[in-house]
Amino acid sequence: MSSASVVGTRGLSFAYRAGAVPVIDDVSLDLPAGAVCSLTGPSGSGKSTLLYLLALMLRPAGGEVVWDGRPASSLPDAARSRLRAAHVGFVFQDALLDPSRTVLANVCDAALFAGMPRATATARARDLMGRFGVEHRGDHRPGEISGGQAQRVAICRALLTDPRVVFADEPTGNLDDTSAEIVWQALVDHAATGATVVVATHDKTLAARADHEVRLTVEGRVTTRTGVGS
Ligand SMILES: Nc1ncnc2c1ncn2[C@@H]1O[C@H](COP(=O)(O)OP(=O)(O)OP(=O)(O)O)[C@@H](O)[C@H]1O
Repeated sequence: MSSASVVGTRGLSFAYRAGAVPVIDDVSLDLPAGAVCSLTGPSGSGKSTLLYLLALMLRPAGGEVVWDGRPASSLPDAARSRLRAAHVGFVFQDALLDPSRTVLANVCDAALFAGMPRATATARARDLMGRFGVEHRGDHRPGEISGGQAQRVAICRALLTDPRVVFADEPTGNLDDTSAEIVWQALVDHAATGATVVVATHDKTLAARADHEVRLTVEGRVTTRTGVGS
């Protein structure tokens, strides 16, 4: 993958129902690699939807998501799944852990599916879980940990494969200030390795610290800002 721009959109449009007002309307943007981009906008403006489209989990109604300058959203399902497994870490808004699996299994499962050897996945998972203060919860089920711990487990899962692109939907929403700072710094550090990191957030202070900002309007359009982050 090139380091200039990994993921972008060209005239992207999406509606949840055919004929409905589009949630995303003719959006073209490039997400730079090696930087953190915040995705902001009012509630319901389509931040989660845009993340799902960029991560190839939804198919656009019009336009295209491009990966490394090549069409990605119009690829067959199997090819899109392969791209996702190989290159994407996704932190869902409500963590979305599998309640039937242990915390450690939740962190490792996607990496194992992507072909990482179990010993490597387990060692990396334990390392990350230590960094995020949830190492003692590995044998627990998601129902036995707090919302903030679940969010940190979801971050561990997203970073386990060292993905080229990380999409994080309100990753600090459930966290106290100290944990939020640890998560933010981890995302900044991950971007510094050359990855593309996109963080949907309502937190204006956090958004202002990002290198770039994509702001969605309720009409499903975007404005962008490039600044100096921290
Ligand atoms: N599965 C769905 N089916 C139909 N409409 C949906 C679905 N998911 C979201 N929407 C609608 O799409 C619009 C965008 O929702 P989305 O969750 O992307 O916004 P958001 O900016 O992430 O919101 P928030 O900040 O509240 O999380 C909203 O009007 C929402 O009601």
